[in-house]
Amino acid sequence: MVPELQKATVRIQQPERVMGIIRSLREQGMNKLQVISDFDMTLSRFGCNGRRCPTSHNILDNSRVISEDGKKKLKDLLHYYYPIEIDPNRTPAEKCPLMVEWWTKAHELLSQQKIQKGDIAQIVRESDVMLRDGFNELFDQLHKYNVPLFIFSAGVGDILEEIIRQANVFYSNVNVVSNYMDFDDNGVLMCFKGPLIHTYNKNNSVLQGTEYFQQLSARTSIILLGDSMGDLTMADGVPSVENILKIGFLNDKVEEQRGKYLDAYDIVLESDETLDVVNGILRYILIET
Ligand SMILES: Nc1ccn([C@@H]2O[C@H](COP(=O)(O)O)[C@@H](O)[C@H]2O)c(=O)n1
Ligand SMILES: [Mg+2]
Repeated sequence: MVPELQKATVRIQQPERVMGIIRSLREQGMNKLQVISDFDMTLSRFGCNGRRCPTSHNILDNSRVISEDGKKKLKDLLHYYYPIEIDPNRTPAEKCPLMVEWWTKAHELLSQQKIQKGDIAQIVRESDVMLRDGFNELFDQLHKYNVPLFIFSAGVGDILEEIIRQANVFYSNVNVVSNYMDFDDNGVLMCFKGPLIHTYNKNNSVLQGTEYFQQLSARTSIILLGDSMGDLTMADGVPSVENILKIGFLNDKVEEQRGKYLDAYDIVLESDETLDVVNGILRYILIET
């Protein structure tokens, strides 16, 4: 059915159930389908040749427009809060206030750096960010078959949009909800626009007023792509979901997190830097119908 599911990186707790969902997605066809995806470490790569790739926040944090003192403070925040973000022994409810703290402090620091809107494209160009292998096929196929791609990210919207633009795949079927920068009349960053999106509030609470899901209420088949336990709620605002396939990229602390990921995601991709499995499933659903 989908040869890519035989890859060594693929883990599935309930194969029969998963095959049933994939068959239903195919039966329902492309007119019922939408893809809801996280961005950082899901559409973008986690690592390359043993080195970590940057998140949309890290792209700014590491860039030449941030002072040395600012860089150190942002790195200290990352080292303190990231282990909390991925700690399998704490609940999302416990993590929420700490994530708000992290994002708020980081956004305050970034807002003190007089970042110019006009520098964003060059900052992205100079960064080490990479989209996952196979991104072209994913974006091209969804565009070709008019399947909406909703990117729901707790990263920095201005940065991730620029990444997609520079990759030449920011098509009309792509919609983004994320944290956007607020610039003054001279194009200097003042603050971030609300509501704040962090890893564990990617749900209805921040989607109210975006109208996106209401427009897509007829798209009752969903493929959800994420890399954190917080991404599992990204489709909660869709009014009448009939079939949902949750695919999770398990990038970090694989042994410790495996059990929770297998319980929560239908398909878990362990240390897989490609979109092969997603593309294989889409090929089966879209092209052969
Ligand atoms: N100051 C920060 C805050 C968060 N991150 C990372 O960003 C990712 C969130 O973006 P998604 O597209 O994945 O929703 C998440 O992996 C955080 O670790 C950061 O790097 N710096
Ligand atoms: Mg992510």
